[in-house]
Amino acid sequence: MLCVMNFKTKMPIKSQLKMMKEIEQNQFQPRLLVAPSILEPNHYSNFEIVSQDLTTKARTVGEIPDNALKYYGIKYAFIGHIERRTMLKEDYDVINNKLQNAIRNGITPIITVGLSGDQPSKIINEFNQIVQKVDLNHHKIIVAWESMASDKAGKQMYTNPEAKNIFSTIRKRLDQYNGIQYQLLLGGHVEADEAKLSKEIGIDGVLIGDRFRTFASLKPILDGLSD
Ligand SMILES: O=C[C@H](O)COP(=O)(O)O
Repeated sequence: MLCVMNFKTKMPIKSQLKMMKEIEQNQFQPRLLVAPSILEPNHYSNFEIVSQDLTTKARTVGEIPDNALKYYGIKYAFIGHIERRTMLKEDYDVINNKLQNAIRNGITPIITVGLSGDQPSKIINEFNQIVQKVDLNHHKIIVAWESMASDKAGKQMYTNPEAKNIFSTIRKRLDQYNGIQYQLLLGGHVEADEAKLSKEIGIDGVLIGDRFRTFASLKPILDGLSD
């Protein structure tokens, strides 16, 4: 099972570094990926670093370059994270260009969907607008469905069968690519129960934000993903 933890800009960098050091001193079963808000060399022993973003193919300013990811040994990047779409108005064409950049540099994209609501058809439409004509055959990708309603309410706002149905629709869409390797994550105010739910519905794990700032608070999530 997989847990992706995404620190956000309101979490002080000192706390992020402290949390990463603390994680390294502990043992746990699921694979853990951590996205700090500034790039960090991918040199930790029991988790991997994720970039919160990646620039487009163009020459830009203030964005994270693909060569920086290579320099730091980082193999994963969020592409068009939901909060970049809502707060920074990043549009589908920009996200698609970033996705092309990830694919051509061998970076595994982490795509988040759910902004358009919880209806499977709307989620697939969102995914299609992000991916457009990018060839995902024989590539690796992580797709997280984030329940925006749960995020807002601070509790699970979907039924277990609804979540299962959403992921089975996403799976069907991804299965259209040949040789694709994908992992599916549940996001949107995930707590330990939702971590267990991700196992029950046969997906790969969870995406969580910066609500867990000590290893002790993260542990129930990791335990929920363990055998
Ligand atoms: O990137 C993380 C997701 O936006 C989930 O954040 P959250 O656990 O605070 O809902």
